[in-house]
Amino acid sequence: MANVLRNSAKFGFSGVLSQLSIHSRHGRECVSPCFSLQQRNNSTSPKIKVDLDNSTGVAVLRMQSPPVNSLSLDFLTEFCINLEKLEMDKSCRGLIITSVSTHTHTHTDTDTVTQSHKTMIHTITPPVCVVSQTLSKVSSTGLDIITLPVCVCVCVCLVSQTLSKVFSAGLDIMEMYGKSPERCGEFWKAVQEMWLKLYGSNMATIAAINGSSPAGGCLMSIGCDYRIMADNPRYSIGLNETQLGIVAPFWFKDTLVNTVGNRAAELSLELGLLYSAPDALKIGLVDQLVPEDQVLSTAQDTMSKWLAVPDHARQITKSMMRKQTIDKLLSNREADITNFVSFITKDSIQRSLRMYLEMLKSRKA
Ligand SMILES: CC/C=C\C/C=C\C/C=C\CCC/C=C/C(=O)SCCNC(=O)CCNC(=O)[C@H](O)C(C)(C)COP(=O)(O)OP(=O)(O)OC[C@H]1O[C@@H](n2cnc3c(N)ncnc32)[C@H](O)[C@@H]1OP(=O)(O)O
Repeated sequence: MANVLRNSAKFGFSGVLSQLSIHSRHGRECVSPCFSLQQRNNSTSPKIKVDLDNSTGVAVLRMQSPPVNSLSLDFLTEFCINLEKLEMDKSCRGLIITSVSTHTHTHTDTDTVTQSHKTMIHTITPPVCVVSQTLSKVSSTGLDIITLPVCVCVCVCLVSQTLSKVFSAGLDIMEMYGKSPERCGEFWKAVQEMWLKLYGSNMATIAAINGSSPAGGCLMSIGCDYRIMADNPRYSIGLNETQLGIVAPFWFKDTLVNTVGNRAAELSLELGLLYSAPDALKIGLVDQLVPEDQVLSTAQDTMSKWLAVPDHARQITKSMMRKQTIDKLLSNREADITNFVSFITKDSIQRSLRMYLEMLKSRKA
């Protein structure tokens, strides 16, 4: 243990995990070589926006993947890359995770259309630049050369998409439904990676839960050090997997037990309970409720208290609290993937997922 603590002081929490598990892809070794320490961490990518305030050392990671911030393979990959970049950045000490309630997506498109379609395109978007030209084209027979008037249209359009009031709807069910075993395995590895990176982060982490947070969304929240939830009767949070006919794996369960204790976790998991914000506060699933418009500012105020504690002391303590739980998955990763794949691809489980998806759609209708 003394060794672990010495290493922790030297390498930080993630570093210790890397040291302990050389074969694991978790930790600094798996950083893509294209991310250097010099790289700035203010990035906007399609599904996630990160803003690092260099004066406070606090980054805000906003999930912006409509309609419900579900955790697809792409989303998880992007999430992990962002987390790794922040972890590597010495100036970043704290991370707040939240959801944007609305976002405007700037979309640049280049299209080639025949003259007859030109009017239609113009009515859809205001093109920034329209270049008309003549294009020589081989006909379908391959014998005749025909010339078509074409319009090369470079359009910049603003597409506004609204996220419903969710923090995250959890794992993307479409990643688990009708997919090949290989793809399911790849997906599950990304889910593991997200949790390992977040639960083992050296940064102080706060979930600013400004919407519903079922299943994987709840896992992401309890992977943080502290949770602040909007006091809105429409929002709920919990590990509701059994309601879908699926089972939360041991490391979801362990994280919940570490958060709310054994008895509350037992009730919560077996019944697949989704808690209202006040009930979540009562069992300790979240730490604080605030009016919706104060979720982020409260997270920022709270973060300054966490950052008032010397980093090394906080990190070593966090490591002591979480290491055993993390090591359990690290030493069983492959078996956990195999287990997930064989479970999720069963006909009976696929049927349950289909029924759940239908229920989601019918609820809407
Ligand atoms: C022996 C075995 C031992 C061990 C087990 C081994 C391995 C483990 C095996 C499995 C573990 C899996 C763990 C799974 C974790 C998960 O996270 S599963 C996902 C659970 N999520 C949910 O249940 C949430 C479902 N969604 C909702 O309740 C609501 O959508 C919402 C409250 C989040 C938001 O409500 P609304 O604002 O009303 O939005 P809509 O319901 O209309 O949704 C809009 C749109 O989005 C689609 N959608 C919603 N959630 C998801 C999702 N999670 N994934 C994919 N798609 C989702 C919804 O269908 C709508 O689609 P359209 O109708 O617009 O096409």
